[in-house]
Amino acid sequence: MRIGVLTSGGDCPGLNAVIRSVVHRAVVDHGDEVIGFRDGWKGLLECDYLKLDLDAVGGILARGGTILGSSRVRPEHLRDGVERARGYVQELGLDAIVPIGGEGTLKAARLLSDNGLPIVGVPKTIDNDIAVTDVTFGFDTAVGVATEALDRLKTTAESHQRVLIVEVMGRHTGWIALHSGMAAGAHAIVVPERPFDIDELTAKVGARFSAGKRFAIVVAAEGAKPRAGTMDFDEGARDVYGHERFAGIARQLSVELETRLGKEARPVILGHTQRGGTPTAYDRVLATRFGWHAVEAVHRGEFGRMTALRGTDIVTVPLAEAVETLKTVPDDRYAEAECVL
Ligand SMILES: Nc1ncnc2c1ncn2[C@@H]1O[C@H](COP(=O)(O)OP(=O)(O)OP(=O)(O)O)[C@@H](O)[C@H]1O
Ligand SMILES: O=P(O)(O)OC[C@H]1O[C@](O)(CO)[C@@H](O)[C@@H]1O
Ligand SMILES: [Mg+2]
Repeated sequence: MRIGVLTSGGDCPGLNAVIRSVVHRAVVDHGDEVIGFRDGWKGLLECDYLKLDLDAVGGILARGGTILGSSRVRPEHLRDGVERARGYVQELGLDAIVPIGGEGTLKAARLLSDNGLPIVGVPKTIDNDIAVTDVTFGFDTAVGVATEALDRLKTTAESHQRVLIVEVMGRHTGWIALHSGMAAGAHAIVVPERPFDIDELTAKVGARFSAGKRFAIVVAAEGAKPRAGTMDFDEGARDVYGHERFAGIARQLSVELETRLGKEARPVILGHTQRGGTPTAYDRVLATRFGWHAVEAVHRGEFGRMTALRGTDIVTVPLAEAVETLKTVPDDRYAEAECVL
């Protein structure tokens, strides 16, 4: 068989582990040929690819990023390119395409699949917000990076009697904020799923100082927002791909909390450090298993599906289900964290 792989959307620790695993399973065990499209869907639409053999994937398991490159392409450009993509798939003699990406990539995968292209998707995202898989690779690494940063920030915040508002990734969901905040013992966590009440947040942080504590750490997911009408808030704008360009929750909260509490409050934005660098062992293993199972799904002709973790098993689920809803932080999970803030 001939299989084309691509990585699309924001990069994520573990992408290289999937690529490596696909090549090993396909080339060594099945005698397949594998090619990699450069820079996501752009590579497919421009027929820009390289051959992936064992040499090409040597030494990449622990490397962050993606050896194939990634990009964002306007969805309408992709919709207009379906026939072109089909032409290249035929020209290259591809039996399957394995796109590795987040919800946007999986929507594009579904579109191509609905148009008859043979697709087996692999979910990735540090945000862990893909509904049909228990976990996505990249999340464990991102939570580890954020937790280490929070541990470090606690000591400097205490020395300077500051409130530090630490902004972590998570446009639509607060999984990284919840887990890193729990792991590091933060004092407040705000997530997109639960618009916060600024009076309650101020009271919570203020109570710490009243109790004699000399610092506070607030973890804020980048997509968190105040309850409507409770605080002046700049929501930002949208970029050309339709993604929200946030105006900075940490910056805005630091101004508000400093004014209300009379304590020095500073924003810290962890940004892309959460996404860069080497994946944890957990993410390497999950990514490797996804790659292996994607190749098996291709050989079984299970197209229009993607790999998913269910308990300890890897299964495949329809792409249509995968893109229906996002996995948000449920109230009971937030309550478990709130109890120890
Ligand atoms: N609704 C859609 N229909 C068709 N194609 C889409 C759609 N949404 C996204 N895409 C395509 O998939 C690409 C990747 O989507 P996006 O930029 O949202 O990244 P992602 O895969 O969701 O990863 P991330 O988690 O980083 O957002 C887009 O650049 C676009 O080409
Ligand atoms: O800066 P970029 O590459 O546009 O992507 C940022 C977004 O991608 C993610 O890392 C993954 O979805 C989000 O957490 C973040 O908001
Ligand atoms: Mg996306």
